[in-house]
Order: sequence, then structure tokens, then C-alpha cells
Amino acid sequence: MTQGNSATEPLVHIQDFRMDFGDKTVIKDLSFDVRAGETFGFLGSNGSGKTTTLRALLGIYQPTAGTLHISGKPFTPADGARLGYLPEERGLYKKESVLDVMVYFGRLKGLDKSKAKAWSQNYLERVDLADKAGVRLDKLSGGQQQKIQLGVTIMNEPELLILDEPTKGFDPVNRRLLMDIIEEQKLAGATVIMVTHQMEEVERLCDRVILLKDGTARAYGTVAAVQEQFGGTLYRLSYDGVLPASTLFDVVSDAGGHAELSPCSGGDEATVLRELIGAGVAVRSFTTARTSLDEVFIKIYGEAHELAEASTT
Ligand SMILES: Nc1ncnc2c1ncn2[C@@H]1O[C@H](COP(=O)(O)OP(=O)(O)OP(=O)(O)O)[C@@H](O)[C@H]1O
Repeated sequence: MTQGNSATEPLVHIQDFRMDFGDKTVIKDLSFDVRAGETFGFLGSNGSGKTTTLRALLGIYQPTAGTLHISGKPFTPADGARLGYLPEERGLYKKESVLDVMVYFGRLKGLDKSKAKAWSQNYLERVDLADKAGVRLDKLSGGQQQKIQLGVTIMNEPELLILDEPTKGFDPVNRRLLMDIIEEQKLAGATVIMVTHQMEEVERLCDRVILLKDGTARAYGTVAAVQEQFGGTLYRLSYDGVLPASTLFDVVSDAGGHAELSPCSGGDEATVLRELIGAGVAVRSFTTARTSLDEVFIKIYGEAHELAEASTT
């Protein structure tokens, strides 16, 4: 695996991927790329096929059809040295001590023993588990074990990090800590593919996203482009005066000197503001709100849930 791809060659390339389990088609037709150095959010409702896709990418599942490449070829175990995979099902040797397990995995990933030990001790300090170094893994809480698993995943400074719900089950403080650690990997140059249901994590970290629905991509692109596609922008203003009729915006709501405007073509913030002021409106505040990814998600998946619920009642 190399990060030295040309601008035209993505690090991960998935084309016309189909996955059937028996007579059940989980992925119908999926194509997307992940570029070297980006953080990519892999999103979709429960059971939409995210883990299945990652497993097929890593050769754990044999795809029914399609191309799944990392650095221009199917993944082989020999590429594993530069890969960090945090699987959905966590699993470490639970009867060994935390430090022994970390050092063992560090050595498997090619670190020498002293480097693996030093790295692990450092990491344990960072995630507030230094006092657990000598404790058996099965004496740790679920969240504490997950911290160890993330450490084992990143300790060889992988070029490509594939994280399946890395912050699942964490309290907000620890979730933020884990996001900080993932962001450091990104800043150090790693390419990160992250499955998550936490949209604020996506908004904070991801450059681009894909949303799976019905076995194919329902949305794909930069976070801003997806927000724009499924909701767009809203201007919120407080004002004195009377809003003019305009071709630059539609008035979504207007009450008590507070209004929401939906911009039309050519209605960027500066132009709308100029028009309002030119029409004698005294603008006291003006903010721009983008549809949150949470709202985009609900828009895409909520409709399907409502239909499913309606059909069962
Ligand atoms: N080995 C398998 N055999 C049969 N069906 C499977 C297998 N693996 C996954 N599936 C099915 O494929 C579908 C997609 O599962 P997958 O775990 O990929 O979803 P997901 O998007 O990761 O979901 P979640 O967000 O809940 O983790 C599910 O209906 C699941 O039951």
C-alpha cells in the first residue's frame, strides 16, 4: 500500500460493487472512491451494508460482483502492515494484561518490543488508563477495552485507517478524546474511513461522505455539498421595518421582527443584505444556517421508516 498515488488514482476505489447473501441483496450497486489523505465518512442506517462493504474491501467477504481496490489492487494480507482496521466486533485476548496485549500486537505489526512498550505506555497515559497497564483486559469496562483496541489499531501509524464505529458506547468526554486521537491521525497524513452514526463527528472530521440507502449511494460528496443538496442554506435575521418582495430569496417565516429566508439563485449573503438595507430594512442580526447532517440523515431515512411503520399498522 502506498500513499504516493497520483491525483487521479484514489487510495480506495470501489466500482459496481454488489453483495448478495443467499437470495438477499445487501449491496445492489455501489461505486465510490476515497482519496489519499482525506477523512471519509461512511454513513447509512442500521443494516444498510457499511460493515459488509468494509469486509469485502478487506477480503473478508468475497463480493458477488464489482471491483474493490486499495492502491490499485485487491487487498492482500501482505498490505496489512500499513493498515489499521478497527472492526465492528471487538476482540482482544482478554485473559492477558493490557500492556502485554498491546505489546504483542505492536510486535505483530512490526514494532520492536521496546518501541511497542514505550508507545503503549504513552497511549495509556493519554487515554487515562495508565493505572490499568498490568490489569487483565477482561477486568476493564467495555469503553476501556475499546480504548485499548483503538490504540492497537493505530500504534503502527497506519497509512489507511478503517474504523467501524470507533466511538460507539462512549460517554461525551471520552468520545471527544477519541475524536481528538483520530484527528491527530488525520493531521499526521493518514487516510481515514470512518463508519459512524454520530453526525457531529462527521461534521467535525470528515472531508467527504457517502450515505448508503437501499444498497446504493443516496448521497456522496463533500459534507457541505451533501448538506446543500438535501436542505440548503437558510438566512436568519432580526430586523425592524418591512421585508421587500425579492427574487433573491423566499420568506420561509416572518414574525415579530424575526425572519427566515431561503436564498434563490444569485442570493448570496452580501447581495441579500444589500437588497434589504437598500429597501430600508434595519437589519439587527443576520446569520447563515446550513442544514445539519442530522437533518439530512432524517430526510433521507425518515421517509423510509415512516413508510415501514405505516405498512405495519
Ligand atoms: N455473513 C452474513 N450472512 C448473511 N447476512 C449478512 C451477513 N453479514 C451481514 N449480513 C446482512 O447484511 C445486512 C447489512 O449488514 P451490515 O452489518 O453490513 O450493516 P451495517 O450498515 O454495518 O449496519 P449497522 O449500522 O447496524 O452496524 C444486514 O441485513 C445483515 O443481516
